[in-house]
Amino acid sequence: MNPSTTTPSDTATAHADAGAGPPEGSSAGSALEARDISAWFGDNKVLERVSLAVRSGMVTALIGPSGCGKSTFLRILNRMHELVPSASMSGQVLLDGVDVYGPGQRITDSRRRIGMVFQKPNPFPMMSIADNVLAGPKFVGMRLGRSERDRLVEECLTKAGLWREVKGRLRAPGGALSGGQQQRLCIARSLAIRPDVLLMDEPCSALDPTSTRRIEETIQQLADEVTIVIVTHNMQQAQRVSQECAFFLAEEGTPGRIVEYGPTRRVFESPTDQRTLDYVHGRFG
Ligand SMILES: Nc1ncnc2c1ncn2[C@@H]1O[C@H](COP(=O)(O)OP(=O)(O)OP(=O)(O)O)[C@@H](O)[C@H]1O
Repeated sequence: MNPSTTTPSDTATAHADAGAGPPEGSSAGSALEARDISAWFGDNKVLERVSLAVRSGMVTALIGPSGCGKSTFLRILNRMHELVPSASMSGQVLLDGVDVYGPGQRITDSRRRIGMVFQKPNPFPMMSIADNVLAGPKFVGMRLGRSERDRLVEECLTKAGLWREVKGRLRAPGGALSGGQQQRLCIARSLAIRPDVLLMDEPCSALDPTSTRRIEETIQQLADEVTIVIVTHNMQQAQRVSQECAFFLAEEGTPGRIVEYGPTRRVFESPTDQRTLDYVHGRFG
């Protein structure tokens, strides 16, 4: 669907501009498609038939005011929503065409293919830097020899932009790093399971501007090989790191929906919906 035809009520499917095409050189990662996702906490419906086709090898930003369901949507993509006792959902999440909620699909398989980085850096503080990186593979049952482990630690820390800063102290505890370094360690930990998709929920909101910039560089470098979906409240960040952008909104007690989706530049510079225009210009939210 061309976003110019996307109306506020037309939330059934949101695809980016068909004619826009992926940026040159972006072909890696996996395609992720959410279809008709609705979500509840108890009786409270917080998402209403949200559909979103995330293109592979790109960064997609989810923006919108607080409470409109961005984090819930993100957590549905890798089956974390179901861990909340009162939570329920309907719809499909297709990873390379296969519904991660389909019969026979295991939650561990989804976690292995779809990694997550949280708002607050959460390394294991007493565990060494190297063991933090290896914690993900260990958790999902990957068996690695000593040299494979060493290679994986270096590879993931390099990709996360942290290797040069920590290569001389891999046995130091993860908790001894700065906040920005801890977040890059968490990114390295997520990469160690070799995910196809990396979900990031406001990964810079607890960081200073320098660390934020460093993480943004890391995101841009990673986009060549992993599909990234990032929730951010920072409009400049959305424009700096993403190629595509979805604007979520929950109006007057109604569940969250996608108002508009498309190439980030178009969403920010010439949105089709007045509410998108108002939001990206800081007039509400
Ligand atoms: N564990 C929970 N139990 C009950 N309600 C919840 C829970 N988590 C979120 N909600 C509710 O679901 C709605 C969507 O919340 P969500 O965190 O997904 O929004 P958000 O857009 O990510 O917000 P923010 O930008 O502030 O992080 C909100 O009304 C919130 O109160």
